[in-house]
Amino acid sequence: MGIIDVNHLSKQYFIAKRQEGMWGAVRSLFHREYITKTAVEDVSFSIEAGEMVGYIGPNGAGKSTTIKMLTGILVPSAGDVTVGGLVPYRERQKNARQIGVVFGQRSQLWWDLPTIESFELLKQVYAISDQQYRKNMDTFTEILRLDEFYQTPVRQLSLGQRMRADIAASLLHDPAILFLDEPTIGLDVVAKERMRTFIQEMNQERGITVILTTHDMADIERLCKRMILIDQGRVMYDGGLSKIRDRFGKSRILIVDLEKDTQLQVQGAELIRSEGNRKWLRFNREEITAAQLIQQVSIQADIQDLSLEEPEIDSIIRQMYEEGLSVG
Ligand SMILES: Nc1ncnc2c1ncn2[C@@H]1O[C@H](COP(=O)(O)OP(=O)(O)OP(=O)(O)O)[C@@H](O)[C@H]1O
Repeated sequence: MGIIDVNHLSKQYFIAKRQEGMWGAVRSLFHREYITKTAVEDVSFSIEAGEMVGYIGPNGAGKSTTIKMLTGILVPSAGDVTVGGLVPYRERQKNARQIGVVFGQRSQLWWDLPTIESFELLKQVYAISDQQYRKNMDTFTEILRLDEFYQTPVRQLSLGQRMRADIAASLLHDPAILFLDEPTIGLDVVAKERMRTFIQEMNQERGITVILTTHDMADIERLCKRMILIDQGRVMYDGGLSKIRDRFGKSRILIVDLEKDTQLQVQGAELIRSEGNRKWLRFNREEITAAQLIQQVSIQADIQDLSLEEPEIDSIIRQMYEEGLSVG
């Protein structure tokens, strides 16, 4: 048993069908027709305490619906879910004590209050002891520099500041599990990196189990050993990043700096970019080795420098979606 166990979980939404015209509207007062939309279908996974897992998929894949069932907001249509031994929708309050949730798109803080007052309110809501509150506030303030905007109303915070405040707020009551939904969305490079470092520290030092939903593959590459990929409500892949890279990331890019600009004629590779003496050659490592390619180039020109690039995980995933491939 993991800290989170999901077994054959499904969720259907029933959407009221609109009837045409006035008579249709009247008729639907008495007789409503519904369309069924399956958002999550037969999803199973288990997450161990202390893991950090990326839960990813394209828009509408069913990520938020899954997270809402894990947090107890939604009741599953079928299947089982337990979080820290609790059934979330049955014990929503108790579950709330053991989880923290951050939605990148909207704040959970009180919009009009100075930021510090939101923290004080949360202290009351969760009945956090003075000692625990002080300890956490000191730590979070030091790492996230919350004191820069203690007195600023949440509505006036920059996005980066708001995210720092939100993640600190979600951890105030020392939850064992943290759900992060797009925690770096819209942040600049520096703020993204700062957020990632903080998440990593909380996972490593406090052993918090983290489930991270993101469209930013750099978040996953930087933070998660494991990812669960879903599409159209179903799990397409559950495992390490390296396995996906091995299976789908067959292309490599050889970058060569030639002594002088030369028109290369290479077999088994495609020239995808050329900037003066520097050339980018894409090849399939199952068809030709880097050594064979370098040999071909070196016959035609003097190589001054070279490097090999691995494909980025997001280009691999895009390819998986485009080709509709499923990994066992
Ligand atoms: N309240 C709802 N009523 C009806 N259908 C819904 C509702 N919420 C979501 N859906 C539908 O269920 C499917 C899954 O949606 P969900 O929000 O879980 O996807 P997601 O993976 O979180 O997408 P995104 O990355 O865009 O946030 C979508 O087709 C969506 O339109």
